[in-house]
Amino acid sequence: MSEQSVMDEATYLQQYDPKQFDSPLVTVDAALFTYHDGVLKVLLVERASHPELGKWGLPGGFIDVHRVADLTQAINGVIEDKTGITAPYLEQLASYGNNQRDKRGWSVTVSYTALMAYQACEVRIATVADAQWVDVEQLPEMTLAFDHMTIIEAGRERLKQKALYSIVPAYALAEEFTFPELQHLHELLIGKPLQKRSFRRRIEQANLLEDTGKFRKDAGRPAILYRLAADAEQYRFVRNLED
Ligand SMILES: Nc1ncnc2c1ncn2[C@@H]1O[C@H](COP(=O)(O)OP(=O)(O)OC[C@H]2O[C@@H](O)[C@H](O)[C@@H]2O)[C@@H](O)[C@H]1O
Repeated sequence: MSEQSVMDEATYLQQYDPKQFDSPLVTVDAALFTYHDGVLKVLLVERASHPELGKWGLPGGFIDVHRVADLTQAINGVIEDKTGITAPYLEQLASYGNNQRDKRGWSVTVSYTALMAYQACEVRIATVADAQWVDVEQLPEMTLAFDHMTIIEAGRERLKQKALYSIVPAYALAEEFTFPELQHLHELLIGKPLQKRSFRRRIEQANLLEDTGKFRKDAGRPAILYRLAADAEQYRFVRNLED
């Protein structure tokens, strides 16, 4: 029997010193998307400290073990501190860990993603120079910090699947929205134009929207304003909306 197995757990824990072992840096990052001014946008911050000073990247940060009890608290705190945004919903996207992604050392980041209705953002702390919702079309011209482009691409792929099989993209719109807005957002996420009539028919047949009785007058004819029906986000189309 080893020496460790003869001592009781309380004694073992008293002697255990996690600082004896080198451990990776652990951070969280968020890829938040919204639909605003007719385009798909992702929330970015301009870094005001090393490493990657001056580059734009996702809102992310270290886990302050004295402040938060779990990963969800960590990511929500980071988003609020760095951008002033309260994320109404978040889902875990993927974990990235290796000895390359952060120059400070072996690093693991747990990434989160969400589609959310537009909220204005603001800088709250000194480690961030600016916070902006950036049109995803501008990303190819930018060099983002760390592996944040990879995280954004994974987020977009997740959203594409949601846009193909569900009405979840409506969460990126205001509470009341028009059919053309919903279709345009689906098209941006899927990356292809969709047939107007068939898109509308599929959504109407599934009873996913409620007519608010109100209209919005844009350029053309007044468009009916809808809101999501109860539990609409649970619905999955058997055939994807591209068909
Ligand atoms: N190893 C560490 N552990 C905990 N806190 C740390 C550590 N190193 C630095 N800090 C604290 O965190 C602050 C760094 O700022 P943050 O905004 O929390 O982190 P940032 O530099 O943006 O790093 C997070 C970013 O690193 C990437 O790997 C990751 O993708 C994420 O976006 C420092 O001022 C310091 O107080």
